[in-house]
Amino acid sequence: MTTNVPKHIAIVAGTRPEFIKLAPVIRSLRAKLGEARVRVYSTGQHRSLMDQAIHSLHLKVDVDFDLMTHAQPAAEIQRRVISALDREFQARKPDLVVVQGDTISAFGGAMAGFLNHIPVAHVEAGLRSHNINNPWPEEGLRQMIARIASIHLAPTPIAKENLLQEGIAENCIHIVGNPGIDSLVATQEENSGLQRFGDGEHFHPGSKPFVLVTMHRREALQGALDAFCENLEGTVKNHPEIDFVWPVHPNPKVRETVERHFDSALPNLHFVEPLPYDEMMTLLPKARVVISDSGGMQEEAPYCGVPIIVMRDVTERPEIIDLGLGKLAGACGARLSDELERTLSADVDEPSVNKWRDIQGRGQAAEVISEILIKRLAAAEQV
Ligand SMILES: CC(=O)N[C@H]1[C@@H](OP(=O)(O)OP(=O)(O)OC[C@H]2O[C@@H](n3ccc(=O)[nH]c3=O)[C@H](O)[C@@H]2O)O[C@H](CO)[C@@H](O)[C@@H]1O
Repeated sequence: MTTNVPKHIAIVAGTRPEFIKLAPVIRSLRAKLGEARVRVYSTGQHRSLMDQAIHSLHLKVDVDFDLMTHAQPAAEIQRRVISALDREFQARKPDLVVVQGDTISAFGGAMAGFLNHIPVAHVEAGLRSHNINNPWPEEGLRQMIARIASIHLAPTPIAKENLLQEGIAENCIHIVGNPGIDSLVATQEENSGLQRFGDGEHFHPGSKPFVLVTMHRREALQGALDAFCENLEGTVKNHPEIDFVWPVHPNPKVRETVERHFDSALPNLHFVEPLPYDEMMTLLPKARVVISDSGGMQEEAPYCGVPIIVMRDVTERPEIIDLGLGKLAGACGARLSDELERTLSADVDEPSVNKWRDIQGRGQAAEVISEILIKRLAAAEQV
């Protein structure tokens, strides 16, 4: 049956990395379908960082549920995300719901779609650490989204293989690359002239090489972040010839731990506020090494030819380890010092960087994804 209501897509996100990775998909869909047929919902799960990314990416959000509360328990925010989207989907009846990654917002969008009999497309499907508690809650949320999604947009062949192992039908899986890299490429083209980074206390890269640090994972807040700070302090003191710049995540527990450890200043360790995404993408390629527990940084740093020391015990991006572009140093940073020495003394292998660029889709992922979604919408139009 064909109706007169135009078929439309609902896109749900709520955190900085989701908007970074969905922005090029939203742009491509809006260019092809028109604004009215692509409705972007923000849950507001992580207010300040999300707003910063939306601003850097010049993105228009249609509905902002603004659900963030102070010290929100995961179960409570999950309940509120599902309820808000459920009401919206019942009223508007989108024909396809798109979510990205592994956040509470992504799972909430997928669940609300599923409960309203709306097909769900999952961007970044199939990333697995194979450890349900690490990253927590993300690994569990990704696996649960895979169970209820019907279009699985896997970034890499390994991600596809993970989905096949879990019994997802092959004809529902598409290898599409990483749209986060589309954002990186576009943002770097737009902002090549930036020279200083951060609000207030800013960092201005000088003649010294510098190491870029980010840390924020929830599971690290159980004690690993304390140990990491200890290990980082020793490493920073051993390398006066290198600057270390750390944009500190706004999570109060992260800030409290960092402030407690670094109560007296080290001349070559610079703390700055979280960097706007455009500044981050301009600073990143100038870094000598990245030290981070972030998922996105594991994709972006190697793409820019910058080696990364991953402050985790496991990663869902094994390709960067296999290619020699990343090293796992443990969440506590037990191997940080050794890995940094090794990384500083080696040249980055250009063929490996090029392989990673190919795997990530070289900035073309959003076009591939939007074509798949539009075909699915057209099929719904025939019903
Ligand atoms: C390990 C893991 O499970 N990570 C998941 C997590 O994100 P992830 O761990 O990537 O989340 P982060 O908060 O680290 O965000 C990373 C993004 O923020 C940018 N940045 C970082 C610091 C800063 O000061 N300024 C700035 O712009 C980075 O360049 C990157 O693009 O949710 C994402 C969204 O579903 C998923 O894709 C990731 O798989």
